[in-house]
Amino acid sequence: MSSEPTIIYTLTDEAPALATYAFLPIIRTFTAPAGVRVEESDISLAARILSAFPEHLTPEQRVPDALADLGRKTLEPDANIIKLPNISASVPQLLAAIKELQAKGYQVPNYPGDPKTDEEKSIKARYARCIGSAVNPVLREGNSDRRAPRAVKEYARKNPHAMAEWAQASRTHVSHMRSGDFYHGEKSMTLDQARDVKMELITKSGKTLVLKPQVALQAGEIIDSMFMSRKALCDFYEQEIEDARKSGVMFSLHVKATMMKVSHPIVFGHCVRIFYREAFEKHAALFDKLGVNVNNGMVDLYDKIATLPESQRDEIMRDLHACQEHRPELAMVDSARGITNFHSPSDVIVDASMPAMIRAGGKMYGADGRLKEVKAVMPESTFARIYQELINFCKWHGAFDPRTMGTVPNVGLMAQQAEEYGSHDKTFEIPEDGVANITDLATGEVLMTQTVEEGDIWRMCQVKDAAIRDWVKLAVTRCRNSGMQAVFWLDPYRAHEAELIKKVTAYLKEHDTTGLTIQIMSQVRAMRYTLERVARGLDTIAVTGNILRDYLTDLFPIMELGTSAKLLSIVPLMAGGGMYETGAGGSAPKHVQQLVEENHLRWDSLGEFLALAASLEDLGIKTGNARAGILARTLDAATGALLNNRKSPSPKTGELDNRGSQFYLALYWARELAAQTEDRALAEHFVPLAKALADNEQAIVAEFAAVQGTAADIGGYYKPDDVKVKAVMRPSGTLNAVLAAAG
Ligand SMILES: NC(=O)C1=CN([C@@H]2O[C@H](COP(=O)(O)OP(=O)(O)OC[C@H]3O[C@@H](n4cnc5c(N)ncnc54)[C@H](OP(=O)(O)O)[C@@H]3O)[C@@H](O)[C@H]2O)C=CC1
Ligand SMILES: O=C(O)CCC(=O)C(=O)O
Ligand SMILES: [Mg+2]
Repeated sequence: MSSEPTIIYTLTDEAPALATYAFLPIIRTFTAPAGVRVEESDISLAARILSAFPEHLTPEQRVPDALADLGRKTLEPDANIIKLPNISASVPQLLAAIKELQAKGYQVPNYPGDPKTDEEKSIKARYARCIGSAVNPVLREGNSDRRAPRAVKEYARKNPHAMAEWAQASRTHVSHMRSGDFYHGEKSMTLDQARDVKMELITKSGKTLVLKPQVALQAGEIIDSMFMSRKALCDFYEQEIEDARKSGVMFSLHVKATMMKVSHPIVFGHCVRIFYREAFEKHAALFDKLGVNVNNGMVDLYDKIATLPESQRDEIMRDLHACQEHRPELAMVDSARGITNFHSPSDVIVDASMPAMIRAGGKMYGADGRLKEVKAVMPESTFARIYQELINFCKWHGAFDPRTMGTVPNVGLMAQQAEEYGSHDKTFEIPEDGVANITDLATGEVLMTQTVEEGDIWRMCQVKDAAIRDWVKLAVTRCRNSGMQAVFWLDPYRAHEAELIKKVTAYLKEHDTTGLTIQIMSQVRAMRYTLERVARGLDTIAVTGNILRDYLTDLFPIMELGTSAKLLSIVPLMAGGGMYETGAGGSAPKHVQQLVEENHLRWDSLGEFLALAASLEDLGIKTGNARAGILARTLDAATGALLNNRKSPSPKTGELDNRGSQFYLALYWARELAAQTEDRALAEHFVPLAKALADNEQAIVAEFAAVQGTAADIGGYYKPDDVKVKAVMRPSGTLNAVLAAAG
């Protein structure tokens, strides 16, 4: 790797990956005069799959394990990474990606859903590392600092997005389990010393099944043992489905099958099977034979029955429809295409889906395309309760007003695979009734025990002491730098958080907190307290664990700014480097659909602009490169101009889109650089570029407008064709020539 100051820019998936094709040439044009290199790192789903199966590929097709390399980089003090959102793949997405790669001549193996041989088991294990939240836990070697920059918040205040009204009589509500979920019966402890432990099940019949042979734990680490009872979960679903039917509200299920990639697909699957109970009972043997697994959504069932004779298929479809007759209406993901909430577990992801529902006045779309009140089912009570508290508040207070509401930044615990991020290889569906133990390998001491039944989901989470210490420090720093109050959202009645509270209380004493207001409150109280302040225009930092980091950094920005894509999202890496994420949103699959059908990309790259400025600022400070600092300051000013001149992308085809918006960013950035007086040579360098961009504004914008309205061919979805995407994302010959001349 070069010793020049270097920014690593990730290549990911879907809309952000498309936007990158247009943005990288702009970035390089601007950073070259400062001697800043921009390296690419392809961590897309397709690249991760290819890197997992080198022996199935020709030498030319092989790709390095960029994610592992990048993971190592995060542990080096000079790491400076710009991380765009990537697909955390569900199984249906993985299957589609495999199919596309195979069709393109990459002989990666088929996904063995139900592996029998050792080889199949090994293939499945390798694919398991590609699915779900496979990237973020590896790269997030620091805690999370997400906030709305002042200019963005001010813009939202002056240009408020639409918020639907909340009726006090709304019947929309959240339903969660009252017992038998992970919250109830959770056990937690802080390690007195470093220990190696195993996770084992002692069955009622006397067998010992070692589920995880070894987990190395550090002194001071917090570990938890918790389980979700299948019986309690299924009873809960029965009751809630029936309750929705009786009360006439739609039924919707909100899980996060990507981040909780082992537990939540199972939780999802039970709901689907119960909803369609009679059909699943009647066709049990056939579904078994076909290997139907609705943990992967109804799409799995539709795919598997597609090969059956038509009459048999019709019978199944009729039986499924018959179930719907006595079930509540299902919330839709895409009413026009008949895609329900049960289609695929990655279609409804709680962090984005609940705020969208709340912003819509507590409504989701029904099959007839109308917005209706809904029962939002989130089985785990641990965090579901915050949404009910929010709904209560909205019903009483009415919708929030983006013109006046306060802001809620977040400091989130996630470093070193904290909490749920580290649980993937420690989550198990219990095969037989018994006792689930976490046992010290050296002494045989049972550290924690749970009595479980077949089908229960048992898991262990960990949080390292150093990660907690760093999180507390980050919270105090943010509190001091922003002048805002901070609240740790921690529930003393939850075993894990009771342990965290002890550490937080101790580590807060390590800092000078004079004049700061830092409180600890259980989640529901913290939500109420924060909302009371939000409504009065007051700002409050939410200091939370990993799940609430995820949930709240979509929730508040969506209400405050209309989208979480406009957040500044920084991960100060514990080893000294920095990772700059681009907003808190995902990879916006719907945007790709619009691009392919109408050649309009509504993706807003504001998150990339904010991240790049933060990355350059950090690079400037750490390498003493003054020009990087100037680039950062001028970029921030350009971003402000972009907002004020309303040059963000429009969702409507025919209007300015991502590409046009990036052009304006380049224009404003070049102007700012040409006008600054700190570095005259740098200013002179940018004068001709600023002039060329300004002189050609009309021609460039017209070239961007001309391509819209007809289909665009990008030659693939998970692995689009490089040349084709370049052509689609860089359609302005004039802009391309101006950038080339400046380089
Ligand atoms: N950091 C990461 O790597 C993350 C990855 N993901 C992954 O992203 C995928 C999609 O997740 P999903 O839950 O649908 O959430 P998304 O955030 O991708 O999409 C929800 C909606 O948010 C809006 N949105 C998000 N980003 C932007 C942007 N930059 N510009 C304009 N609008 C934006 C879009 O609204 P509209 O349609 O109205 O334009 C979009 O449809 C999944 O594969 C998920 O795993 C999710 C979160 C974080
Ligand atoms: O890691 C993931 O799968 C998604 C993370 C996410 O949604 C977030 O960081 O906000
Ligand atoms: Mg999120």
